[in-house]
Amino acid sequence: MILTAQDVALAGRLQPLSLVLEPGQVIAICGPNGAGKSSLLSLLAGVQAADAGAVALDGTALSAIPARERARSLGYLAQGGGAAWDLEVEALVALGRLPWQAAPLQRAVSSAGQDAEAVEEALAAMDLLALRHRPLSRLSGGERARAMLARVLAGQPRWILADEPLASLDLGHGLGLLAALRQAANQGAGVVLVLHDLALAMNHADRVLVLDEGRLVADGPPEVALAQGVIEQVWRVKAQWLGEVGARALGLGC
Ligand SMILES: Nc1ncnc2c1ncn2[C@@H]1O[C@H](COP(=O)(O)OP(=O)(O)OP(=O)(O)O)[C@@H](O)[C@H]1O
Repeated sequence: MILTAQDVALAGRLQPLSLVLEPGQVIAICGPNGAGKSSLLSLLAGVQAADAGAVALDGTALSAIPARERARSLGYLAQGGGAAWDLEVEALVALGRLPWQAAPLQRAVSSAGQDAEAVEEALAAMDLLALRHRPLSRLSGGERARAMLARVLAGQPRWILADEPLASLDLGHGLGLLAALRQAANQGAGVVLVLHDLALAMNHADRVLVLDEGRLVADGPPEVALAQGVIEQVWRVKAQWLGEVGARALGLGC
């Protein structure tokens, strides 16, 4: 499913921009604070309507896709997102299956077995099997973030759109998440992540979109979109890429 944005804009937040996003890739959105990254992600996820332009899935405007179908296609994790209720981890993650289950006047799209399997896989991917019966209020910040991510993964959406999903994860769980997202992309999903860590974007993304002051200023493979000149211009930091392709580190002030 191709995700497109045609001349989308948000007054005072995002200048008009157009994008064609192909599934099967991990796409990073990078940029300084206030650049418009979360605004763009929320437009792509359809949780916020654009002031101008439209977002479409395979040519159909998001606004024309029924809500449950849209929820099966687009999994969205808001920045620092939390749950309103103090559920147990497993119950929270199972909420990711809601769009697949029977609703008034609508038949289920998946079986109970498929739902259970998807929940199990998501719990395992986020290393939550031992915490499955723990209420959210008795988790650490990073564990809660992993539970919120597992809910999105359990929905097996065609697109995973996550705003700073690595922000509170330790090194091992962060790399575990990146591996799970790469696996989802290899299986045909599209992945869009807001990332502040440019080295993670350089090493793990197939394509990077760089926003600055509400404008798309670079779009391409990481070595192009995150070239040293772009980093200097956008982040106003002198930096140099060190190391081998795939394991690059950013040397600052060089
Ligand atoms: N609900 C809102 N209404 C109006 N302006 C907003 C709203 N939310 C954010 N903004 C403004 O829009 C601009 C872009 O915000 P956005 O949250 O998209 O940036 P961001 O790149 O995700 O930043 P950060 O890295 O700090 O999370 C900022 O100038 C911000 O102050």
